[in-house]
Amino acid sequence: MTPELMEEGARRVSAYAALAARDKTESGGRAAAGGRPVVPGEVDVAHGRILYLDDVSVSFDGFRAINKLSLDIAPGELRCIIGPNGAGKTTMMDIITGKTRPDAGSVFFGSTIDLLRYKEAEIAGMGIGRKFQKPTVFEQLTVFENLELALKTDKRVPASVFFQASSEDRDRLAQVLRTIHLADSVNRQAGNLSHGQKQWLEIGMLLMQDPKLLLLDEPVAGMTDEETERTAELFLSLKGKHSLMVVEHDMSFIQAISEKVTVLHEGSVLAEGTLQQVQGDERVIEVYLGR
Ligand SMILES: Nc1ncnc2c1ncn2[C@@H]1O[C@H](COP(=O)(O)OP(=O)(O)OP(=O)(O)O)[C@@H](O)[C@H]1O
Repeated sequence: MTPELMEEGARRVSAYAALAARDKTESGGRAAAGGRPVVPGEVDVAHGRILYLDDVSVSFDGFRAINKLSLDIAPGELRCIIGPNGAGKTTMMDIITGKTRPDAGSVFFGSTIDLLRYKEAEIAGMGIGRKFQKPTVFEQLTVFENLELALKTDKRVPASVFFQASSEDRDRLAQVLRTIHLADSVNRQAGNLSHGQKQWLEIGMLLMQDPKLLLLDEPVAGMTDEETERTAELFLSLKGKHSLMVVEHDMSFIQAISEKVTVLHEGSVLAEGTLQQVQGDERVIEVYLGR
C-alpha cells in the first residue's frame, strides 16, 4: 500500500469516526452554527443554496491564490468549474473541505452550517464528499469490499472489512454497483480494474456515504473516450439526487454534462453561464480559451 493510499484510508476512517462520535453526543449531534441548531443529516437549503462562498480570500506567502471569491451552488445542481492552471480551483475545494483555512470570507453548507468552524473529517462526515484526481481505492480488496468499507454506519468504526452488512446496506451496495457500471466486476480485485473503473469505484465509495455535495477534481483525466462518455452518463444520473461540483479541463466532457459553468481566474469568478456563453465571453477567451 502506498503512503498516499494509507493517508487516504486514514482520512476516511477518521471521517467515519467523526460520524460515529457525532451520532453519540447527548444532544443527538446538535451544534450551534450561525446561531441556529444543526440537526445531523439535515442541511437547510430553504434559501436555494447548498453551498455558499462569500468574499473568500487566501494567500500563500503573500500570493493571493483565492481573491474575494463568491460563488453558490443550488441543491441538486451539477456545476462545472473551469479555469487555467493556477486559477485556484483546487485551493477552493481545499477551503470547502476544511483542508485550507481562508484568511477572510464565509463558507456555508446550506444556510446554517458555517464550514469554517469545522475540521476536515467533520466536514466529510456532514455529507461533503471529495474525489481527488488520482484514484485511491484499496487495490488488494475486491470491488465489493471497497464499497462495503465505505458504508455509512458506525459498525465499521474502526473501519473493518469483516462486518456483516444489513439487507438495507446490501441493497444500497447493489444500487451503487449498478450506478457505477461495476455490477459485473463485484468480485474483481480493485487493483486489476482499468483506470476509469477505479475512478468509478472511488465515486461509488463516496456514494455509499450518501453525500449531499460531491466535489470532483478532474474525474476524467486519463480516461479513454468510452470511459469519459460513461462518466458523463454517470454524473448526469447523480444530478438532482446529489449536488456536484466538477473541476475539469476536458471541454467535450464539460459540454456533455454542464448546465452552468463557472470560470475561475486568479482566484475569482471571471464569468458564469452556459458553456456557450462563457466560451463567447471576450475576457474568458483572452485569459483562458484563447491560449
Ligand atoms: N500550499 C500552497 N503554497 C503556496 N502556493 C500555493 C499553495 N497551494 C496553491 N498555491 C498556489 O495557488 C495558486 C492556485 O493553485 P491551485 O492549485 O488552486 O490552482 P488550480 O486552478 O487548481 O490549477 P490546476 O488546474 O493546475 O490544478 C497557484 O499559483 C499555486 O501555485
